[in-house]
Amino acid sequence: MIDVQDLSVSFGSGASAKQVVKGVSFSVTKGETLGIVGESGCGKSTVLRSLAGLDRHWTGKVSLSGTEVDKVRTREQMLLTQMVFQDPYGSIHPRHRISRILAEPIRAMDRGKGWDMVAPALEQVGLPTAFADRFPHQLSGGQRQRVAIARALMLEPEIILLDEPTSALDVSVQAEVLNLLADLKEARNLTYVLVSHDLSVIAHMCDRVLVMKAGVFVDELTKDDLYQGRTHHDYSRMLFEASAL
Ligand SMILES: Nc1ncnc2c1ncn2[C@@H]1O[C@H](COP(=O)(O)OP(=O)(O)OP(=O)(O)O)[C@@H](O)[C@H]1O
Repeated sequence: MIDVQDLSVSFGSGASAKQVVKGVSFSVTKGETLGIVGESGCGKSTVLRSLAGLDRHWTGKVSLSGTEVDKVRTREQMLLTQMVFQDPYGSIHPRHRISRILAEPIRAMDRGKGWDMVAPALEQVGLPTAFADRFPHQLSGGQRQRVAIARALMLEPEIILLDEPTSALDVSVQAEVLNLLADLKEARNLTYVLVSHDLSVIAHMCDRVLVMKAGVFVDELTKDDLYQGRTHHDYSRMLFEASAL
């Protein structure tokens, strides 16, 4: 579903140029959840943003669903991926009603008005349909993230890119949102790439994990490795010991 070869991302130019991602290659099969972990600033979000088409500073080869994509995506290619961000309050419009927030992607793609899809979209993320008339500030953080997930699903993407989707939420609702994501993946045969600094989130969700350090992947761990606490690199061992998984 995703194939990335020699992806590099640099910001700035000339003497101030900074290479943030340094020639990484990886692939993700359909239905898989790939995790990316690593310390703050190592380049995890930059990899996701390049996959999402939000960042155009990259070089290399990116293929999504068997098609090589360019920095500027065609309409069909844009429909393949959606991103869910850490902060649901920042990623949904604060002064629009939930109905408009959910219908917007449909309208933006000229796929009709989208209003009739609002109620089923709320239901599939476990929210009451009456929430359609509310504003984001009238929802809890967990409910807002459910709306952000519902909006990401409106155009039926095959790939969801999750950037720290639960780290802004109360611990008590984190598991609920993760379970919702797992259920939606199962029901819709989605493919996930999940960025998190929280190894318990990664262990719960991912089939495979790439450990990133300073713009490169230094380790790759299977679900079994995660459960057995098995690592192949000192840096991943350090991460795991620090998180006391
Ligand atoms: N648009 C940009 N312009 C300049 N530098 C950027 C830009 N986006 C990211 N960076 C820099 O690239 C580096 C990697 O950022 P990135 O957000 O990918 O890290 P991260 O691993 O996701 O960290 P975090 O977990 O803190 O979000 C950081 O040093 C950041 O300051």
